[in-house]
Amino acid sequence: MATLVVCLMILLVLFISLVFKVVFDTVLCYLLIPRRIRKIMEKQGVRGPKPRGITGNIHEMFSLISQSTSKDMDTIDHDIVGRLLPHYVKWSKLYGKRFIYWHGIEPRMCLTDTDLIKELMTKHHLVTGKSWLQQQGSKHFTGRGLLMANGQDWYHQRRIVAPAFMGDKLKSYSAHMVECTKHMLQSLQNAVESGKTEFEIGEYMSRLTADIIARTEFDSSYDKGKQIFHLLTSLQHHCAQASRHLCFPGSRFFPTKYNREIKSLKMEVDRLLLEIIQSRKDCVEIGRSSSYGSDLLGILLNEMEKKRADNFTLNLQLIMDECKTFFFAGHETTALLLTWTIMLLASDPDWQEKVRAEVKQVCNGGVPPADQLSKLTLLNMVISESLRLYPPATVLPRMAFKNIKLRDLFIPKGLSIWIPVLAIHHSEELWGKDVNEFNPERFNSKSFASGRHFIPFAAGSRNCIGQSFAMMEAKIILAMLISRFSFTISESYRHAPVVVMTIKPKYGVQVYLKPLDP
Ligand code: HEM
Repeated sequence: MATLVVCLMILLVLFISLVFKVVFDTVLCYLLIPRRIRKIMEKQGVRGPKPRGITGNIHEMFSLISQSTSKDMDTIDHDIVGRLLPHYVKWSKLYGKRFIYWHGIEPRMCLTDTDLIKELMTKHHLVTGKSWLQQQGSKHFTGRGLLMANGQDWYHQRRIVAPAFMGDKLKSYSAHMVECTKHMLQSLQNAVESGKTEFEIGEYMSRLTADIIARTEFDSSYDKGKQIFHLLTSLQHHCAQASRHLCFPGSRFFPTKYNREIKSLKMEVDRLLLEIIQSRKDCVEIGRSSSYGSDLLGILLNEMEKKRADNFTLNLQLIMDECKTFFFAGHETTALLLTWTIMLLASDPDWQEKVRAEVKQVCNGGVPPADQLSKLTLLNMVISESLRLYPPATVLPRMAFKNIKLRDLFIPKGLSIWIPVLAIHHSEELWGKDVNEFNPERFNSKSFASGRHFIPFAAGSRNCIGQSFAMMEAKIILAMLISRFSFTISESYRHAPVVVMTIKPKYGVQVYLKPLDP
């Protein structure tokens, strides 16, 4: 009897301590830390809209965005900051260039000062990173893969995968890129021969870049990976929706329709990925292959076998998270870059012709060799201008995990810094009066500041690991497309950019394609 009472007492004490800890952590997270950060920032003159309860400024932000994107744009106008970041426009007018707003209980400071941004991204990459809210938002999507990793975990993961994106390894992908593009061009040609004239080119680009990433990084084809891509796309949309409610404590455990669907989609994606991984391991085990291979998946599997001195280990879940990260990051962004570039060239016959002439001269009617791509300077300028006007990633988030000082500005631990890439790329002050015009010529002079005014791939050590891969891919695809077809924008194209994690054309990009004489 006495033992039972003692056990009950211990359980009671444990229960009370647990409740106390939960209450203490909640008060700390929801009240004390935000209040402290607000005071510190106010003292430095950084203010912003008044937050409302635990949702902060989320409602106002989403209502402004849904208003501004409720209609299509009247013409193909590239002045899209007011449409896609209306909250940024409103709050920066009211509170100045540096302002603070609340994404639920997470304080986010908008920073547009390009010198400070450069300092932040180049000097503080190990003490800044992705916030808890962001990590939770993509927990079931890209998990703890490179995109969402922080600190030492990020450092080790980045070191492991970096060789897949460098030097000769990178060049070796060009043959796959050319092969996949030929396949896509043939299917366009077949469709034209069967009488089709109008194409939603975004679909073709999305399929093509998915095929390329599947072949180059995972040695599988799009057809094999098709199911994974479809499931990942649904997962992305569901996670983007669900992350709006993350500010409510425990919301991710609520048995809502979204949460249930997210869990089942995630399980299905993981099951399919596990099949790919298992078949690669089986090949080695039964002796059909002597190694796991040198593509990204091979690199990851080899690493899992190693015992490392630094205690960092890759497990199966992390490999699957990495696969999802690269499937997602490696195809959607590049597909969007290509789609927007085709839209811009289809609306500007002069530039289209100039690029075609350059491609003809450099590639001599054949396919572009990897070592000649740097000679496609006009094409490079067009791609840069497209990335300036429609950067797939509209904002770059960085949370401070330690107090940091950026020149005159003190950033307390726990404050997230939001860099509005789209607004910086469309700043008249930085780019001049023609900022909203498609003018690739501006990239002819070296006066623009790469890594400061132009940051489509971020900057510093935590920049896009696939930048060279994406640029090589974009040049090969555009060079091959432009030498086979001329394209004009269709009357059915409705200009309506929207942001769902990345900038997308709401209804796709419809173009008329006309085959050119060989
Ligand atoms: C036009 C194409 C692309 C654009 C505009 C782009 C843009 C970006 C940006 C802005 C970041 C930084 C995100 C952040 O820190 O919040 C990033 C990171 C990343 N990108 Fe890309 N990307 C592109 C293509 C690719 C490709 C082709 C791959 C892979 C094959 C890739 C893989 C990644 C990965 C893994 C990260 C995380 C890097 C890290 O945190 O260390 N990206 N990308």
